[in-house]
Order: sequence, then C-alpha cells, then structure tokens
Amino acid sequence: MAASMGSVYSKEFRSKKREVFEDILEERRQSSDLRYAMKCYTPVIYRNLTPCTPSGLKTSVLQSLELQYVIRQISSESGESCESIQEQAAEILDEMGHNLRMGAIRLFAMSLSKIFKRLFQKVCVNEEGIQRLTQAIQEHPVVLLPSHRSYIDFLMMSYVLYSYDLALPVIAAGMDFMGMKIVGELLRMSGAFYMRRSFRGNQLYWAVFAEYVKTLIRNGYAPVEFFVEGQRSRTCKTLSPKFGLLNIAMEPFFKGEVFDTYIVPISINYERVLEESLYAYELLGVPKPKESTSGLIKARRILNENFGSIHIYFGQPISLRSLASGIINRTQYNLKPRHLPQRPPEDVQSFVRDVAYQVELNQIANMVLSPGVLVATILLQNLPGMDFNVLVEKTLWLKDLIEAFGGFLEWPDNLSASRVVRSSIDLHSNIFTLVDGHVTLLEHKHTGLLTEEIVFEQAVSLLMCAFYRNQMINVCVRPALVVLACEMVQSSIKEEIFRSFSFLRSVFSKEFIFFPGSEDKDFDEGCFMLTKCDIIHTTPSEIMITDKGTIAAFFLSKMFQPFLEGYKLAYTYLVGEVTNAFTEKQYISGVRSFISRLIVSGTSKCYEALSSDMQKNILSSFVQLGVLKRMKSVSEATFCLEKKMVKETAEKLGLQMFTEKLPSARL
Ligand SMILES: CCCCCCCCCCCCCCCC(=O)SCCNC(=O)CCNC(=O)[C@H](O)C(C)(C)COP(=O)(O)OP(=O)(O)OC[C@H]1O[C@@H](n2cnc3c(N)ncnc32)[C@H](O)[C@@H]1OP(=O)(O)O
Ligand SMILES: O=C(CO)COP(=O)(O)O
Repeated sequence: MAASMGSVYSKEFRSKKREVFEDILEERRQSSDLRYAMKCYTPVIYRNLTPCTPSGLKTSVLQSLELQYVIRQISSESGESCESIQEQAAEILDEMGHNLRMGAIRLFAMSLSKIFKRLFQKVCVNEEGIQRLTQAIQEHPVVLLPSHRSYIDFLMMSYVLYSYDLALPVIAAGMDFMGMKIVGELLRMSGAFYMRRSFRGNQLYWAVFAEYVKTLIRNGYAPVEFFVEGQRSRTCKTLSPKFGLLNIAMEPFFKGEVFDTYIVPISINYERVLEESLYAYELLGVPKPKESTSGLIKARRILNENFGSIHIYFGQPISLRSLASGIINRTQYNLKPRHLPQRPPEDVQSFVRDVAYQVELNQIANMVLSPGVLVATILLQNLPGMDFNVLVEKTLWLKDLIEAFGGFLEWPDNLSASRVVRSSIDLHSNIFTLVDGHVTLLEHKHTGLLTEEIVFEQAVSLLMCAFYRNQMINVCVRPALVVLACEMVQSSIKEEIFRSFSFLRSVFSKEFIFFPGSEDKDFDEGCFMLTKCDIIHTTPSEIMITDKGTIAAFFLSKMFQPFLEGYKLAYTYLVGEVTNAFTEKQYISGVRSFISRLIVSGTSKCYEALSSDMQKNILSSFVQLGVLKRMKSVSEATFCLEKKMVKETAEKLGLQMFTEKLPSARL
C-alpha cells in the first residue's frame, strides 16, 4: 500500500509542469463589486443531487437508521428515555447544522471583494485545477481538503468557488466561531457546520456528527470542505493529519452508498500571512485571542497593510474507488447491517491514514513559493544580518537549488534579482530591515547584555522569519536528512547512512510529513535529489559528499540545525533536570526557561527551541521512541522519563549522538 500510494506522490513530484494561474482580483479591480455580488449564480452541481434544505437535512439525520440505533443503544445502557436522547440529538443538530443561503453569500461576495483588494496584490488560481474540479463535482461527491495557514483559507475557498460558478462548499467549523456575535450565524448561513474540537468518547455527539457528514456526502448536497490538519499551522509547516472526519467522509464509499468520492487536495500559499505575529507570540506562550466580532473589528487596522499575493492550487481530484481497488475489501461491510456503527477495521484505518498523508504530500508538492521564502531561509543562516548584494547572490543560488528539488517558485522574470529581493524585504518590513546596504533581522542588532525580555522579542522576530523558511522546509527535508545522516555516521557506507537517515526520519516524524512506511523511498528520493544536483556521489555501497557539493550540503545541514539542536536541548533538559512525572504544560514551561537561560548565557542560540510547537512534537516523538512514557489520566496526560530506556533507547536509536558534548544540564 505504502509503495503504491507513495509512488503517486513521487510521480506528482517528478512529472510536475507549470500550470497557468489566473489572478481573480484583476477583474474585481476593473468591474463593479456590487454587480459581482448580485451576479446570476447558476453553479455546476452533482448530477445525482437529491435537492434538500438545511432543515430537511437535519430531519433525515434524526430519522436515520444509524442514529436511531445509537439512541436505542444509549437508552438501554443509560436507562434514559429514547425521547430525551432524541431531543439531545436534535439540540446537537441545531448547534451543528449549516444554514446555507445566497443572501449571506452575496453579502460576503461584496465585502470580501473590497477587503481582499485592500489586503492582497493578487489571488492566483490554477485554471486547470478549476476545470478538473468542475468535472469532478458533476460526477461524484467531492471532499475539498485545503491546507490551513490562515482564517483567510476558508473565506477564500468559498470566494473562489463562487467566482467560478462552482457549487459552494459546506465547511467543518470549530465551535470558536459559533459564539461570534452576528458573524457566527453569518458563517453558518455561508455554509459552516459547527463541530466540537474533539469529541472522543461522546457516543451521541459522534453519531450525530458522523451521520450529518455522511448524509451530506451521500446526497451530494455540496462539496464538503474541512482541514485535514485540524487547525491553522502556527509554524507554516504542514501539521500531522487528523483522521476522524476523513474517515467519516470516506465511509459512504466504503459501504457502497456512493459509487465513488473525489478527494481534492488544495494548496493555499501566502506571500505574507495575516496572523504571522499572533502565531509567533502564541508559540512563545501568549494565548491565542478568542475569536470575537469585537476582535475582528479591532483588527481592521491591518486593512492598511500589504500582504502580497496568494496562490491557490487545486490538485488532481483523487478517486477513492481507484485508490481503494485491490486494497480495501469492501465486502466486509456486507457482513453486518449497514446502519450498525462499527469501528473502522484495521485495513480501513491504515487506508484512511495513508490517504491523509498522501493529501498532505500533494498539498506540499503544489505549494507555490515566493522569493521571500528564500530571503528568510538565507538570513536565518547569517544572523544577525548580511550584506544586501551577498543576499541577492545567495538568493539566486537557492532559487536554483529549490527548483532542482522540485519546488514551485513564483519569480517575477520582468524584474532584476535585486529588485525582487528588495520588494521581499519591503513586504516583510516588520521582520527584515535594510539599512546602508545591510539586511538584518528585527531585534537582532542588539549588542549589549541579553535579558530574558530581549530574548523573547528576538524570538518573536526569529520565529516569524522561520515561519517563511518553513514554507519550503518539506521540499528540502529528504535530501537534508541524507546530508545530516552522512555527517552523523562520519562514514560513506550507505547502509550506515540509511540507518541514521531512518532514525532522523522517525525522530522528526511530527515535524515533517513522511508517507507512512516509506523510509526506503524517502531515502532514495533524497539521494536522487542530491545526486541530480551533484551534491553527493553514490556507488552501490557508498555515498560521498562531492567537493562541488560541500556548500549546498552545509546549507542543508544548517537549515535543519535548529531542529537537531532543539531536540538535543530537550533531551538534555529531560535527562538532567526532570525527576518526576510531568504534564505537557509543565514540560513546555520548564524547558522554555531552561533554553532561555542558555540563550541569555550565550551557551545556545536556538531560539526556535522556545516554540511550543517544537516542544509538543518532541514530547510525542520521544514517546514514540520510548524515551518517555505517556500515562493517560482522567484530567491531563502525564509523562515520565524511562530512565532505564534512555541509555538503551539512545544506543538503539542513535540518540547517543545527543549525549556527546552536552552543555552542563544544571546551570
Ligand atoms: C462569496 C464569498 C463567500 C464566503 C463565505 C465564507 C464561508 C466561511 C465558512 C467557514 C467557517 C469557519 C471554518 C473554520 C475552520 C475550522 O474551524 S478548522 C477546525 C475544525 N475542523 C477540523 O478539525 C476538521 C479536521 N478534524 C478532524 O477530522 C478530527 O478528526 C475531528 C473530527 C475533529 C475529531 O478529532 P479528535 O477527536 O481529536 O480525534 P481523531 O484522532 O481525529 O479521530 C477520532 C476518531 O476518528 C476515528 N479514527 C481515528 N483514526 C482513524 C483512522 N486512521 N482511520 C479511521 N478512523 C480513525 C476513530 O473513531 C477515532 O475515535 P477513537 O475511536 O480513537 O476515540
Ligand atoms: O482552524 C481554525 C480556524 O480556521 C480554528 O482553530 P485554530 O484557531 O486552532 O486554528
């Protein structure tokens, strides 16, 4: 399974061709927004659509055999009457159900046109992707899976579909939005259906939610849109996928209730993200501001800022039927009445997982990167700053490397390289400064004694810079881990390098997206990319960094150094500082002050290790490696160091590289 699905990704990776993008704001700048909002909208719809109103949808869910069965089951277990449980189900549906209507859509069409023209220079959409989607929507139920970096994602998705006269989606929305005065209901009337962030163990809620989504899919009411990452990424790295909703959306196909279902990965990439600074503060422990209408109104000052361009790439619709053929034995669903809820069988669970990862790999492969990503990456390796002309030279060098690695770069050919770099610096003037031909990262010019407050401010600007570097980190991760493995094993023996590569790939399995079980393929891909760029020379049994390739190898190694050092510092903290069981919150606060002290004392410069995202990934990775044990509890999970496992795990998995030259754990 892994090989077949993973190879689809590599085909996508190698056979990529430049598609034509259309700037949908261009027409908006030349014609009336009112006329656009009031245009005749006759969308292309699913040919077997069963017309159904939002209230009709709820009735059909409430009366469904599946939900009635669960209600009777809960009643017999709890002794509560079926009527009372039925009422609770109806209340859940009232809280959940969308109420899509054109009035709200047209209001958004008008207002968003004005807002988007203020905020963005261009909104570019791949026309072939729209054509493919137009075809797909008519044939089978469609599930839209966009990447998730900003609130703009879901607004823009509906805006684009409306612009191209496609059926408007219904969108899985976290409950955070429902409480927003006026806006919460406006979003519901624009297609949002509300869901609790997590509802493990709540049998009735899960049953109502699952039946609601499956009914939407079965009757092809509208494309169903949700974010497989489950939330916006604060680091701009793709988050590990959530499987629950994807599993539900695929079930009508598994049970033969629909002939097929199209899964459409969508890559939305921003030259500059509205929430960039909020994310940096959140990663450093400042809680995210609650979604509120007043907050939205206060945020209007950003309308005076320029956020550059957006590229939206609608990927190839993935037919579930084609993907599952020969892999999923759907007859197993005939063994029990269809309406009986059943946990997904093992083969289905791994299929759902693999589809989720393939979707995210497609999202990554189709991200259109901007020059600012290159500038941020180079500056991070030349802190606190560098000569502008040297930056331009290195940016051109990196552009070639990223394109050779298969990255999609939007580079304005009508401008000189220095103009391009200069406009990137201007666009990100809240992160970079250019003074007297010297480019520096904001807050990093400081020369005096460091304090924890200064470290915090420096960390904010560094995390914002890393946010943009991370837009291309997954393009480089496979070759970079091969280079790091070569450095660690200090030998050219391919087998040893592969073992170290596999270790790094499992340690960083939460930081970066790897198709499950494809260590070999990823290693081959990394070697292929490095060989193609003459960075390594390989024989059947050896891998050597070439003389010509040392600069690129060093660059790739340095790009991933913050992750390596961050994991090393965490390991040092856990082994040297922690004695009892601890919660995630205690760990993050403890390790953050530990690292902050190291930075103040000058022992470390690993600001990225202050990020709660990295620290959460480290916890999860160390549990997976057996260095930490996770104890479930009623309130909050706790962790403890498997001391006996630490040395053994270190030996087994190569963590011992962290034990060399450790800074003294106790300061
Ligand atoms: C013209 C202009 C118009 C403009 C007009 C604008 C309109 C604008 C409207 C939009 C309005 C705002 C839109 C906001 C956008 C958000 O708010 S995004 C945030 C909310 N959305 C999401 O999170 C969607 C993705 N999340 C999920 O899929 C999560 O799975 C769920 C459904 C939230 C559940 O999460 P969870 O409870 O953490 O658990 P998860 O691990 O995912 O899995 C749970 C269950 O799935 C099943 N499962 C787990 N793994 C597997 C597997 N591998 N295989 C199969 N089943 C599995 C199991 O049953 C498991 O339960 P257990 O048996 O383990 O208890
Ligand atoms: O995804 C969401 C909004 O789009 C809500 O969750 P986050 O605020 O965690 O991203």
